[in-house]
This record gives sequence, C-alpha cells and structure tokens, in this order.
Amino acid sequence: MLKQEVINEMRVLPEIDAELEIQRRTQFIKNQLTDSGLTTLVLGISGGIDSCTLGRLAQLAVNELNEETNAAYRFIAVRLPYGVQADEQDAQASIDFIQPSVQMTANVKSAADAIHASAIEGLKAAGVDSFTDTHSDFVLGNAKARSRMAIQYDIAGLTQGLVLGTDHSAENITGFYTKFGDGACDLAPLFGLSKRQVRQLAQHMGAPEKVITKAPTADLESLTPQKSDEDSLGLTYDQIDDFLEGKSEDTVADDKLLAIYLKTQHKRVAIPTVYDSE
Ligand SMILES: Nc1ncnc2c1ncn2[C@@H]1O[C@H](COP(=O)(O)OP(=O)(O)OC[C@H]2O[C@@H]([n+]3cccc(C(=O)O)c3)[C@H](O)[C@@H]2O)[C@@H](O)[C@H]1O
Ligand SMILES: Nc1ncnc2c1ncn2[C@@H]1O[C@H](COP(=O)(O)OP(=O)(O)OP(=O)(O)O)[C@@H](O)[C@H]1O
Ligand SMILES: [Mg+2]
Repeated sequence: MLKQEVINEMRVLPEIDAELEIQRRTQFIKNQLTDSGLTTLVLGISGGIDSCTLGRLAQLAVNELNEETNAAYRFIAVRLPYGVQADEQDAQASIDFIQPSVQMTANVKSAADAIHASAIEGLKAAGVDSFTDTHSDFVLGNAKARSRMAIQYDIAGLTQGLVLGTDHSAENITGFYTKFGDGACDLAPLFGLSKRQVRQLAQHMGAPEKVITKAPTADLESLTPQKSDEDSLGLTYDQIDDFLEGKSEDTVADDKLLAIYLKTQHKRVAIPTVYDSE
C-alpha cells in the first residue's frame, strides 16, 4: 500500500536518540568530505531551523577533522539575502550559534532579478506574455533559490568545497523545494529526519530558542514575505511528521500528503531518458 511504501522510503524512525543522530550525521559529513578529497563545506544560512541545525553539524564535523588530522578543513556559512531580509536577526543568531570557520554574504537580488527579467523580456518579445503578477512573483521566488544554488556552487568551486543541502524527510515527501535550487546539493545529511526531529537535534545542541520555535518559511515570494510553509502546503508539520513517524490516523491529511507526494515525484527521481519507458 502506497502509504507504507512512502513511509519506508522516507526512512524516519518513530523515536530518535538526538545525541546518536548528531554523532551519526556528523560522521557522515566527515566521511563525505574526506572521501571527496576536498577541504571545505558550504551552506547558506537563512535564519530558519534547518540551516541552523545543519550549519552546526557541519562546523562540528570540521572541528573534529581538524583535531584528528593536520589538514585545515573549514565550513563557510553563507548569508544569501534577497535585498534586505526581514528576519536577518535570526540568521545572525544562527551564525553566532554555529561559530563557522568563515562567514560571508552574497546578495542574490541582482542575479535573481536579472535571470527573471531576461526570461520575461525574451518571452514578451516572442509574443508570449500571458502571466499574472502573482505567477511571475512565484517564479521569481524559484529564481532566488536557483541563484542561491549557483552562488554556493561558485563558492565551492573557488574553495575546493562541497555544497550541503538541508533537505529532510518532511521536505522531501512534499517536494517543497525548488528543483535544482535548494534541492541541488552534494550531500543531504538531514534526510531521514522529520521536522520535529530536526528541532530535537537543534535543541540538544543548544540552538537559539527563537530559531527553534519560529514558523518555517521559504520566504521566496516578494508579494507575501515570510509566508509560512504550512499556509503554502495546506498541511501542518505535525501532520506531516505524524505520517512520517507512522503515527497518523488522520486519513484526510494522509491522502492530501500522498497527492502532494505523487505530484512532486519528478523531483525525487533520476532525470528520465528513453530507456525508462521501454
Ligand atoms: N511531471 C513533471 N515531470 C517532470 N518535470 C516536471 C513535472 N512537473 C513540473 N516539472 C518541472 O519542474 C518545474 C517546477 O518545479 P520548481 O521549479 O521546483 O517549482 P514549483 O515546484 O512549482 O515551486 C517550488 C515550491 O517549493 C517551495 N520552496 C522552494 C524553495 C525552498 C522552499 C523552502 O521551504 O525553503 C520551498 C516554493 O515555495 C514552491 O511552492 C517545472 O517548471 C518543470 O520544469
Ligand atoms: N536568505 C537565505 N540566506 C541563505 N541561505 C538561504 C536563504 N534562504 C534559503 N536558504 C538556503 O535554502 C535552504 C532551504 O530553505 P528552508 O526554508 O527549507 O530551510 P530553513 O530556512 O533553514 O528552515 P525553515 O524550513 O524552518 O525555514 C536553507 O536551509 C538555506 O540553506
Ligand atoms: Mg526557511
């Protein structure tokens, strides 16, 4: 039955030992970095709980590697605002908590605006112009996420780095990320955790309370700044987490979630070729 198949695919345990998950995922990051022969980890720090948690795990990983070897591993925490960000203080609180080897800022506004304006201009010149302001703003939101991805890969290229991704199972199951934007990365150390389990790890490591308890937001749409993920999805993270942890008895929410899962399946599979349909 689909529900159980999806639960199995998402790998979430009903209960976790936070300390063990921290050690296991830190070790995974260390292994990926040493196996790659590279020296640097790169991650955008938004002010949300996912990047706060993974940023700290990344810093723990490089701290341990530097204690164990003579090499100089580092974590670069990247602020990637689009113009001025409303929850900038939360991003700064995350950085204070993470204590990254390096912190830097790259504003994505000019890159994202240029990509979107070029597309609109070209389409209009070709006589295709039937999109509303709301639709255009939504698509620009995805250009922001893809600009963040491009900048992080630029930084990784310049610094012998790997790009980390914050995708966890509550995000993976909903496909609630931009394809080849924040969905693109070299490793996804939070996969297998529900949203409340990500918060559990953050709490255990001593992350700032205001970041742990804040409402998750993609914050991509300029017309609706700081819109909550739950409003966008029409589901609460408690409903998604209960499903993932095998605890949901809410068949209406389960069906809604499964419909979202099926609709976003193209984001989770390898790029199709002719051989997939033969
Ligand atoms: N059936 C199909 N088979 C193969 N490809 C398919 C497809 N349907 C769409 N596509 C392709 O995928 C594209 C749509 O995907 P995509 O560009 O991702 O766009 P889309 O899924 O429409 O939007 C991304 C959603 O993720 C949310 N998001 C994004 C980033 C971060 C976060 C966050 O929580 O922080 C949330 C965002 O708010 C929005 O609701 C289409 O333009 C098309 O190219
Ligand atoms: N303004 C930003 N600055 C830097 N990185 C960003 C920014 N916005 C998004 N990102 C990157 O994209 C990722 C996906 O965003 P997402 O909103 O899912 O995670 P989050 O903000 O860390 O946590 P939450 O989902 O609770 O808001 C972030 O974890 C971060 O790495
Ligand atoms: Mg966010």
